[in-house]
Amino acid sequence: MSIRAILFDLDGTLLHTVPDLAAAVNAMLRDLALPELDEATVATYVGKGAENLIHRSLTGSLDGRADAALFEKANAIWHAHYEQINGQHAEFYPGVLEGLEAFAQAGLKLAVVTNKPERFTGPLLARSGIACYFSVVIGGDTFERKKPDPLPVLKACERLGVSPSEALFIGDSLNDAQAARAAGVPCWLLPYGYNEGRPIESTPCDGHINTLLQAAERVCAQQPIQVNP
Ligand SMILES: O=C(O)COP(=O)(O)O
Ligand SMILES: [Mg+2]
Repeated sequence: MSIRAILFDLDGTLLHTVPDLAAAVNAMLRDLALPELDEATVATYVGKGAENLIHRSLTGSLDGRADAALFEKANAIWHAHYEQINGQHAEFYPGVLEGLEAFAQAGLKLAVVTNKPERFTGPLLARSGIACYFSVVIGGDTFERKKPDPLPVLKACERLGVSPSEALFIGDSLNDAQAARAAGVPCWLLPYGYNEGRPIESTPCDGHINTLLQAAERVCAQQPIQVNP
């Protein structure tokens, strides 16, 4: 079966977004008169969506849950700050633009499947100038469950009009690999993103690549590319 579609994670895969996410977290913590966090710590809190990022930042723990009243207040503050900051400091990883262009030139259908809330995903893709590559964009709150649940991956395939076995997921975390594989989509992982503090080498997946360009070269070399109608 030839690959007809590539599904991409966003944070830690296409864009280094931790500088924005951490700036919004620290602006929130300052407003709440709580101690700030360094970027490396915030990076380990990214992966299971905005609500988890806020709970983790408030409690200083990956599994922490803040008190409901504090969370509600912090959530509104963080969203207001991130709305302003989103995209200001985010940077492409090496090979991303070249890789997207190569996949597009090969006629593959491209989608983003992120845990970032929808209201921030579209604007970030637009601000960074890559929105045009994706015919489907799914955020962490587009459906009732997000990665590592397979639902958003299955919905992306459905919306692209491909079966899971005709798709490949490219991501940076266990959340991506679990979601993709449970949906029947193979997953390749990149080494540079955010994996909630876990080593990427020992994360179960179907392949490791160093850059998106390398992934594109590998897909194009291995597969008879089928140009989409
Ligand atoms: O919003 C997050 O926590 C992570 O987003 P991602 O799924 O694009 O890595
Ligand atoms: Mg990610």
